[in-house]
This record gives sequence, C-alpha cells and structure tokens, in this order.
Amino acid sequence: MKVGVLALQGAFREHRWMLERCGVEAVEIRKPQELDDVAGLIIPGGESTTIGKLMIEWGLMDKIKERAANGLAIYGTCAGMILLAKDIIGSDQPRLGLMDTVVRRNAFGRQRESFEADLNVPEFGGKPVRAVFIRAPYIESVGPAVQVLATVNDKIVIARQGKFLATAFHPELTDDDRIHQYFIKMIQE
Ligand SMILES: NC(=O)CC[C@H](N)C(=O)O
Repeated sequence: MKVGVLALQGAFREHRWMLERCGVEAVEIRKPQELDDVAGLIIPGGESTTIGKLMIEWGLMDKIKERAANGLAIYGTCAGMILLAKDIIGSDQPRLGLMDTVVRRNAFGRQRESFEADLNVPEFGGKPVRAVFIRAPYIESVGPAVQVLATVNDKIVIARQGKFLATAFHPELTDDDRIHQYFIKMIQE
C-alpha cells in the first residue's frame, strides 16, 4: 500500500518517516498525477494559506477533490485540518472543504503559541496520546456526520468523517505512531 504526503510546504518529511516506520510505502506528492496510485493522503502542518495557494497553482486542489470523491482517505494535521474544513472562521482562503467542520485558526491564543497535552482518546485505549500543538487551530463545531475523537478544554482536536481524519496537533513530532496506525486502518476499511 502506498500513502502520499502532500509536500508543498510544512512538516511533510516527518510524516513520511512515520508512515515508513508503520510499514507502508510513503511518497511525496507535488504533481496531480502522483495521486493516481496512492490509497491515502496526508496533508501536513505548515501554513494553511500558503499550502492552499500552492495546491491551486500546482493543479492539486481539483485533483484531490476528485480523488476524495472516489474514496481516497485523507488525514490533515494542523494546517491540514484547516484545509479539510468546510468553514474557516473569518477567512475565505482556499480549502478542500471536505469535512463538515468549523475551524478557528491560531485558536489557542498568542500566549500559547505552542504547548503539549496528554489526550485521552477512548478509540485508541491504553495510555494517553502526547499531543504537540504549534499555533494550532481547533474545531469549534461539527456536523452530524462527524465523529469527535478527542478534546482539550472542550475544544475538538481530533475528528473523523468517514474516510477523512483531522488532528489539530502534530503526531509526527512524537514517538507515538497510533494516529498514523489508525489512519492506515481507515484506508484499509
Ligand atoms: N502548525 C500548523 O500547521 C499551524 C497552522 C497555521 N497556524 C495555519 O493557520 O495555517
């Protein structure tokens, strides 16, 4: 199984390493045709406005939407979560808009540019997930098709809608590969 990592900007290398560690082949995606033979796609953290602009310039926006409509599984971390959202509060920036979510950017406030938290994720069982938040968004509200998997102070930080998964934080920066394993299982379902 091949999984793509959108490699336009941001923390894509770490996702590649994490996927390889989980035993799947990871490929960096920069051109639309590179999406043809992947079973899943990760959209990394970075700057969502930049990634969105580059996605349009490089012909990837429409191609990803087309593949998503045909069952491509997509996992967005941080900026990737913003790009998956239907609604971005106060912004008309380019987005995929595939998840019925309303996100707020840089939502944890200036004084908390970055922080770590232990998340209780019932879906994973076992020990809490150590989550690294960097100028992180959160999901303010979700539609009925969206399953909330974890919150921090009542703010939604992991959500799933069918084949789409979003986290507000960066699991690729920790040693815990359970979120990537979960995504790989989603692809196989
Ligand atoms: N770590 C990140 O991906 C930060 C996201 C960034 N603040 C944005 O709005 O796009």
